[in-house]
Amino acid sequence: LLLLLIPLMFTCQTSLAQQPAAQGDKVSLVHGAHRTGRRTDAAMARWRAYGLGQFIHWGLYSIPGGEWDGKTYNGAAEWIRSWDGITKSAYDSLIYHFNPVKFDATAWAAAAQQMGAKYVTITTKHHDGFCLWPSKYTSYTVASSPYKKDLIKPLVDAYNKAGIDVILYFSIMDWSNPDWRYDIKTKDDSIAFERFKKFTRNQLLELLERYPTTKGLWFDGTWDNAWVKQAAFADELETEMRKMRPGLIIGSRFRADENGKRHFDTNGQLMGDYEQGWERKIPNTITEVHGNDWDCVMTVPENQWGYNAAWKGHIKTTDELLEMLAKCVSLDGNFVLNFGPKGDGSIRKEELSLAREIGDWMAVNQEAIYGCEYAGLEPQNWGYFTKKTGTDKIYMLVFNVPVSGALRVKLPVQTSISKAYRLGQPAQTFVPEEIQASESFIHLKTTSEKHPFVIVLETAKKTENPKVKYEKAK
Ligand SMILES: C[C@@H]1O/C(=N\OC(=O)Nc2ccccc2)[C@@H](O)[C@H](O)[C@@H]1O
Repeated sequence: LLLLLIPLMFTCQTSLAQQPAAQGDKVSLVHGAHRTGRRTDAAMARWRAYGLGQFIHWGLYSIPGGEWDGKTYNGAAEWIRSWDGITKSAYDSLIYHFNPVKFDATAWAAAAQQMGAKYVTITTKHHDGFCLWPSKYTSYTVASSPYKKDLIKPLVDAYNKAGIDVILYFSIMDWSNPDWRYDIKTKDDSIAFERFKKFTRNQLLELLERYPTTKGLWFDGTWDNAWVKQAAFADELETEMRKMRPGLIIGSRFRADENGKRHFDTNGQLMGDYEQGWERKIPNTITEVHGNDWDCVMTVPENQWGYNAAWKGHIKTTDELLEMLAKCVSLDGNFVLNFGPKGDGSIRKEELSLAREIGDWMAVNQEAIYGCEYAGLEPQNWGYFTKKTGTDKIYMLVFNVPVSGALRVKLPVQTSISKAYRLGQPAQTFVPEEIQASESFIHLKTTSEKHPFVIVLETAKKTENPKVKYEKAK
């Protein structure tokens, strides 16, 4: 019987590692999470309030756009160098053709501002190792390309000028660096990887020095064994970077604990300031979020981050993307939509029109997104609730109008709706029909809405019926 149980034990252990460990069975860790619960400082509160962000994947891979020698690469376009349909030297020679003459940081920032993005995460270096800034530590940078000039500084300046914060994406995995390893098997591997660790630290401190207004680092390419084995180094480096930039925001994808656990340490505690596991997926319930901050990074096609000429498969519509945004904010997360500019520095028309349509919706409804959080109400089929942080103001983001036109709302006991109106059209008010204690219907005037809309509920605690005080008989 014991032999039968052994595989179960391991299976059970693996699944538990992804969840916060049950109380009591905590192990002592040196390089696990250094904080439980959310950060409470102003820099993190600012990040938490963003709601909507823009991701930009841009680099040498943007030139081929998922195609090479007339063949189509079926993987993600930014991974084309890993394809056996392309020789590595041919890919690496793309550096001599990188000349984004149509790059216009101000125009990119204006499009992001109109969309309503409050932050942008930009690839400074993806897995191929090509640096969009003139790094001192490698020649595989924009400085060696026909374009020559730093691309990150104009982007940081233009986005900041547009009131948009900047977070720098950095891939630890670097295919261009001969010292990088998938794993460390030999003494030579170990010697090489020590050089690679020094190179990585140098580049990260260089980025923090060159771009002092940036708010965080979005790490990627950290899943391979060689890096997973660097718990102490990565932990110390994270501490050093945080000292260099107080308030710096680093997610859960940067480092592993000394047992190789990533995102959540051996005790199930989140490492880093927010969870970075929600890539192209969104939690369905608040329990999946474990009380952490998190972001969902999302592609418009199924799984294409860098520019992909084919633009094939399911391309998400504006309303689909707005619903993802609403769902993320309703569950205490940020939604970060990816754009893949072309190798010439232009942004494809499909992405620009999505940005504009999202922006048109945000212009009317941004109050239900920015500075909002999980409302703590029972989810309803018609859409999502958000709540303005620090207030009792509830927003109903309606995506699925029921044929009855009746939107059910269950409020906490002793809470009543003092006002209900259409966001952007305060004259369009609703008189809730209370069907039982703390449960009401908001009856729509029409069920023919064709796009998502928001209803504002101003709520108040029901005052206790004041005990009637009887005057003593005179
Ligand atoms: C944002 C994306 O991030 C990546 N990879 O992400 C992950 O590995 N995601 C992941 C893996 C396991 C669990 C959860 C997320 C990259 O390879 C890809 O090119 C893109 O830059």
